[in-house]
Amino acid sequence: MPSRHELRQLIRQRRNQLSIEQQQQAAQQLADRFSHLPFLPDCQHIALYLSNDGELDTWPLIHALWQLGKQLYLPLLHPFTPGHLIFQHFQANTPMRVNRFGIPEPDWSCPDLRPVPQLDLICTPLVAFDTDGNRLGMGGGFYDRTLAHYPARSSDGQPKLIGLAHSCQQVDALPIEPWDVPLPAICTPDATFLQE
Ligand SMILES: Nc1nc2c(c(=O)[nH]1)N(C=O)[C@@H](CNc1ccc(C(=O)N[C@@H](CCC(=O)O)C(=O)O)cc1)CN2
Ligand SMILES: Nc1ncnc2c1ncn2[C@@H]1O[C@H](COP(=O)(O)OP(=O)(O)OP(=O)(O)O)[C@@H](O)[C@H]1O
Repeated sequence: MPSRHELRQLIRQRRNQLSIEQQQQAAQQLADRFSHLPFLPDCQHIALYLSNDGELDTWPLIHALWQLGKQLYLPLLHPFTPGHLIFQHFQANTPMRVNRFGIPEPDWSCPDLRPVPQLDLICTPLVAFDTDGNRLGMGGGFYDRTLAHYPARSSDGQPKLIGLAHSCQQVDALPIEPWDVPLPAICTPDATFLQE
């Protein structure tokens, strides 16, 4: 099995080779599929992220969810607890800044923060996934640290975490580490993978 480092390089390269047309089509298809998830009507407060490095463009999904009246949140690199994320309310007019990875994030505003337990659904970026719900990220451990102490499902068993990815980010199996937080759901433009 390739190492985590090798897999990251391979899959990041693969998704960066998608054409603009393939990227646009994938983003629209994902927005449509996601909008019809059976548990979406029960989710009002949803964390997303702004795409980077060939990740599936989340903008069509963001607009679709705003249309549905959902409250959206974006991750900020935690200002006091290195390696962790916090989530802040995101609207069309939210003031933004660029973080040290070059990814735009909302300007820190305490009253607009929402603690993880009060989010109904958190969409995570990922580099590679397998159909068992295992996730390999960019290597910062941000999502693994932030989500380590929270249940991945709500009390009625619905997923509270869902990974988003291009179909080409699927691999047969991933080398797993003890701290990796598995995903009860993964959505791609072509399929939704739900764990039992
Ligand atoms: N869109 C998006 N936002 C996200 C994440 C993500 O994976 N995707 N993250 C998920 O955790 C966090 C940021 N994690 C990241 C970790 C590494 C790199 C990155 O590009 N690393 C460069 C080297 C950067 C450097 O010079 O320090 C690289 O690997 O080439 C980007 C984001 C929070 N926000
Ligand atoms: N819950 C945790 N507590 C402490 N350290 C952690 C935790 N989760 C991950 N780490 C550390 O973070 C580093 C990166 O982890 P990993 O390679 O799994 O990141 P990733 O899942 O690819 O990144 P991300 O979650 O940011 O997308 C590892 O060195 C790991 O030890």
